[in-house]
Amino acid sequence: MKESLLYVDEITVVRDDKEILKDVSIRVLPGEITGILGRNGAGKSSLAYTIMGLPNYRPKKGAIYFKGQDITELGITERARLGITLAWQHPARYEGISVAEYLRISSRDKIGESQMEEALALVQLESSYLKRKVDKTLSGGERKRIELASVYLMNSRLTILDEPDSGVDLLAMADIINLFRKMTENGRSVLIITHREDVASQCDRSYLMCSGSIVLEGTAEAVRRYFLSQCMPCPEHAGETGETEG
Ligand SMILES: Nc1ncnc2c1ncn2[C@@H]1O[C@H](COP(=O)(O)OP(=O)(O)OP(=O)(O)O)[C@@H](O)[C@H]1O
Repeated sequence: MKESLLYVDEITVVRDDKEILKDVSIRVLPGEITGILGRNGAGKSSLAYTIMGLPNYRPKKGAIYFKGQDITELGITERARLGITLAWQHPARYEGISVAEYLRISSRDKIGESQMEEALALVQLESSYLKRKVDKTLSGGERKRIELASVYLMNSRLTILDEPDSGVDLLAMADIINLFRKMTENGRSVLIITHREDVASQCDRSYLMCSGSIVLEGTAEAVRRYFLSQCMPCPEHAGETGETEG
């Protein structure tokens, strides 16, 4: 087996006396798209925050390794410097600047207009959007696509995307998966957090989460089949989510 880019080793995270992650272990391999699939409240976002190093998500037990280095005690900024990005954490200070400027700031490397245009094309937006402002005149879907283009330009070793399909239509999902494939070129990796089994099925490998634990690890297809046949809302969350049996 290839050496892991990210190795989460039996972590337990407690918040307000509740174990929101219990002995969770996952591996993300270089050049792969890994999926974390689970219903509402399964602990998916908490896992993303823990990997990113948010202050209230320090593991009580276990360790996190990135490129072989123990990063359990490192803060968000240090982890970001090492090459971990959690998408959709864009600060409001970007509001009002041009799309071109936003993309330029997002990129780790010095980029020109042609790279920005390429990134916009990957999310099916014309280059004329470079002149637009990042503000309320953009539709929710356009904004999401521009955010995806910026995530692409960040060129991170590991990009974590929490529910990447929210706010974009189904047709665009195929484009987004193409974008993720491009993001895994040159050994970079993507970790997708999702409650949709059709999104997880596009990954190279998936994990199924339930009530803060990993209940299954395997090929995306095996996890998808198990999810469809076995998973129903956990009784403790069924009332909150309004979901029906899957
Ligand atoms: N500070 C907290 N105190 C108590 N419980 C918490 C806290 N933060 C999260 N939780 C609980 O931990 C569980 C996991 O939450 P999390 O947001 O990680 O789930 P999720 O799988 O991302 O769900 P969703 O798909 O709905 O976003 C939920 O039951 C949530 O209510």
